[in-house]
Amino acid sequence: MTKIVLVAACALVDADGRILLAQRPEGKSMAGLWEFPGGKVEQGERPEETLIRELEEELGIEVNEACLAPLTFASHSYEDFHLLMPLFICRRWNGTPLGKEGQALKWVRAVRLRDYPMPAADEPLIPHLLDAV
Ligand SMILES: Nc1nc2c([nH]c(=O)n2[C@H]2C[C@H](O)[C@@H](COP(=O)(O)OP(=O)(O)OP(=O)(O)O)O2)c(=O)[nH]1
Repeated sequence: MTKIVLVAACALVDADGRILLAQRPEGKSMAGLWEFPGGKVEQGERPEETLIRELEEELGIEVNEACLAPLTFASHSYEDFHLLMPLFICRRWNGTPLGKEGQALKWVRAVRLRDYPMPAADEPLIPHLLDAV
């Protein structure tokens, strides 16, 4: 039976319309690929709560739930699980994003997103970002 993994992710967009990508660190699955910050939705959490928690843990920024807007979602079968990943967009936060877990960060224009190798689930999200920013 397919295991569905629910992950909440966020496109942080700065004042110049650039999007923040984070590089998955060595030792994790899909190491080296560039992803939207976020993580697995834990038991009892809403996706918005997951993001507020993950953005603080991973990047050290504070996000208000009212600033998280649903954009689209990914539904993608990997070999050992099916990923269901709502993607939110956020243009306002407090603090400056830093790779608190040692991950590299990059602000990328939407038209340049394809220059950064991403997990397979993310590719269909790119046209939505091109429309949004
Ligand atoms: N945050 C995030 N995760 C993504 C994206 N695209 C994508 O396929 N994923 C996958 C990678 C992971 O399998 C999962 C997120 O898990 P995670 O980052 O919270 O936890 P993890 O690295 O410990 O996961 P894992 O090693 O157990 O696979 O979603 C994305 O754009 N952002």
